[in-house]
Amino acid sequence: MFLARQLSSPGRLYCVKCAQCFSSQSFDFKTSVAKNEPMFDYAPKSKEQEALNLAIHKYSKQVTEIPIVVGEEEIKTSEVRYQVCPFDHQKKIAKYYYADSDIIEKAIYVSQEARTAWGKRPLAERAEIFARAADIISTDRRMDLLATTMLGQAKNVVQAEIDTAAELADFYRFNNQFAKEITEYQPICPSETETNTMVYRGMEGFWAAITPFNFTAIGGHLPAAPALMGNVVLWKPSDTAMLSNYTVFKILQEAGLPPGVINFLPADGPLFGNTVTSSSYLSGINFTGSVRTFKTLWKLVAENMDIYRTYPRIIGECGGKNMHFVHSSADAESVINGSIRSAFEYGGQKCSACSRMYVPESLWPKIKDGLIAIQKQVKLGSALEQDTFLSAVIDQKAFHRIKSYIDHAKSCPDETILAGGGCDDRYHYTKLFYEPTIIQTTNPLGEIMQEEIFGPVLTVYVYPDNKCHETAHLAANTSSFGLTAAIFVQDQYVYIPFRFDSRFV
Ligand SMILES: NC(=O)c1ccc[n+]([C@@H]2O[C@H](COP(=O)([O-])OP(=O)(O)OC[C@H]3O[C@@H](n4cnc5c(N)ncnc54)[C@H](O)[C@@H]3O)[C@@H](O)[C@H]2O)c1
Ligand SMILES: N[C@@H](CCC=O)C(=O)O
Repeated sequence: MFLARQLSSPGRLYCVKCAQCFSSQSFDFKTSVAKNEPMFDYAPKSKEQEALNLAIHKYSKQVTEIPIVVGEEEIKTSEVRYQVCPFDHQKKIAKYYYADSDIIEKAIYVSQEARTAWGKRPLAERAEIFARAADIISTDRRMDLLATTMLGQAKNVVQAEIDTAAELADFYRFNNQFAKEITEYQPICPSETETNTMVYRGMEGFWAAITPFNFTAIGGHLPAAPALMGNVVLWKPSDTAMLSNYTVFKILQEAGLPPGVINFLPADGPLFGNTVTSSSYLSGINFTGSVRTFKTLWKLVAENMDIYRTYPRIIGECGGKNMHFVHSSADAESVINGSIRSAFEYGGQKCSACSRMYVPESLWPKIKDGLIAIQKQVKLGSALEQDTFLSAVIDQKAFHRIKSYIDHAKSCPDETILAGGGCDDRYHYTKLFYEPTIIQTTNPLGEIMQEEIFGPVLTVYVYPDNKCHETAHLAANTSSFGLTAAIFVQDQYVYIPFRFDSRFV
């Protein structure tokens, strides 16, 4: 048996060759307590950086072939697609195949064949598979996940570590813990001759997991959560996260997930959506992505309501228009650092990225100078370089969407570009970089303050200090996106009323 030091948990030993062995030594569903995965620094010449370099080298030198996986069958079709590296579009990193509607229907059938046996397995046994997957993620496949996410989704090392190692391992471990907690409760028995038991079981049918490009961890999580609870799943990964998502799928297989429980189905989005929502076996959709796609799926389910054997559950995490609301008592330095990180890390391609800011006049000169000074220092470049802060945006569609907002700002009298605004598409779309851009607006209700841009663009509205309450009301009612917000204030007893108008309630 080959023993190696577990990189992520100094001092602990595990067996890197035999995941089962590690798992049976350390995982006990009843007693195990989930802990956050520790993260590495990736300092130059560190052990982890050297391991990562090897993995990046491996995936840069090959075009990984990715089949459709339905049960035990690996399928290739004539609908060939390639995933390219966003900061070097000439570099193909993966070749994959689109499933057609016949293959998707076959996957529904195969999933139903796997359903009963999977659903009958005790929760502790299912959980053990995901615990093992978490251990593989945090140990011997960690660098594969980082490398494929850096190359395929243009995340720098810090962002890739947060996403693929920490968040994904945490999802699997904490899902197990929450599954244990919700199933612990048992109904009371009024007499000794009666036994009341509550059993959670998978739904009759299949779940469709439809996942976004921007988090490998979300790709791995959305099919896994229903599967843990005894369901079978058809997973449609995003085209621009194909390689990292397939790496996650392979890890689930290595961890012992039986064939047919999660089926891996690269496909055209609308074709997949239309096919799964037309199946009478649809029992749920676990979706993360844009509002537009989620609304399309919800409407399709509503239109098909009469065909289903059950009422499909629909879960959707969608877009955001995160705001930073700054009170005059705020610490300017925290505002500057927090806003730069939130707006520009991963090029603002997070649902939680700050994209609008409300700043009181008294603090604006200091905050403005600070934001511009840091904007000048952050490096835009290849995701593989150690000091890169943000890299290319994901694809041409995203590039043009971001460009349309910046072009509008350039011609709109209300909007002034304070920093950035430039882009680099000179090489016929071989790279699509957008500079981190800071815009000041005098129109707090302009489109740029309302719509999700999903790129490195931060717009600031400066308000008179004595209009804090009015501005809070305005901020709460500007956009239909309500995902996240941060309020910067030092006096915790200050009252700032963020009241919603009925328009958005
Ligand atoms: N709230 C959250 O937790 C969260 C997390 C990550 C991303 N997001 C959001 O996701 C979006 C970015 O991700 P994206 O660009 O991949 O989103 P997207 O909506 O374009 O795509 C998401 C997935 O849906 C698929 N799809 C597209 N059209 C479809 C259709 N008609 N039927 C079925 N599937 C279809 C895509 O191929 C992809 O797999 C942003 O809006 C972001 O805010 C939200
Ligand atoms: N975990 C993510 C949320 C995913 C949104 O894209 C974050 O870091 O904010």
